[in-house]
Amino acid sequence: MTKLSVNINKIATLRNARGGNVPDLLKVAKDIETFGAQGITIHPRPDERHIRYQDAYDLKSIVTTEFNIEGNPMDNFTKMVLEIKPTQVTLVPDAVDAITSNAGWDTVKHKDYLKEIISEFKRNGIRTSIFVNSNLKIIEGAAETGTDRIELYTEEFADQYALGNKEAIKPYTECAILANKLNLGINAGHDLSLDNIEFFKNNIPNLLEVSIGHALISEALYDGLENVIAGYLKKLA
Ligand SMILES: CC(=O)[C@@H](O)[C@H](O)COP(=O)(O)O
Ligand SMILES: NCC(=O)COP(=O)(O)O
Repeated sequence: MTKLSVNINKIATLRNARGGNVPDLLKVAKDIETFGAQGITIHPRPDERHIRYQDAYDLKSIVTTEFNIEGNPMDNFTKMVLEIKPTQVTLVPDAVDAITSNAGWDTVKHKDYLKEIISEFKRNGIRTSIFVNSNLKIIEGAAETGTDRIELYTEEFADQYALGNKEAIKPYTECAILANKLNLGINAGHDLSLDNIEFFKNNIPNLLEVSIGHALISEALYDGLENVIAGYLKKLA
């Protein structure tokens, strides 16, 4: 079984549009868990345009499943994660003004930096994952950082799959095989959806967790959160 962690950034985007508390992010997180999702993911960004740092603290006492916080480990992010101690931190090398995540780590170039920050999180009992492109050298580099897991950056797969190019899964499968050999746990995310998730899961040996936000919340506009989450759980079983 692959766990579903729902990224609730878009709920915060909607709430922030009016400056009040509708929709109530904490209630939505609780409901998502009630509907069966096995985790909640947030990706606070430096400008707090969707998830605010305070949301991360408030969610700490609400989330009873896996709590995954994603972001670039700049000083204030690292401080927050060390105070909250979520189940997992996912390190993403985003530029401060990135619209969304658009690249994984260069684990070869940044190996020493990643090693240091990863050991700090692990010393504090937080599982680590690093966001990576599907490249074998990058997976080898990831193993040398000491991270518990990698998160495969799936935008390229999702784009190609939508165009009918199923061959696009190949580099991801090869990376997953190598990651398994190197004892790295495998997560995945970015632009995964009800359309592509089953094919992706079926081609990735030992896929532990997917974090899905943009498509899932968009699909829920038509079918409702409860039905959409049930749909993902069926495909990930
Ligand atoms: C790492 C990743 O792929 C997601 O966390 C994605 O970056 C979501 O962030 P936004 O909701 O800001 O697009
Ligand atoms: N780590 C990926 C994530 O949390 C959600 O990405 P997306 O589904 O919003 O593209």
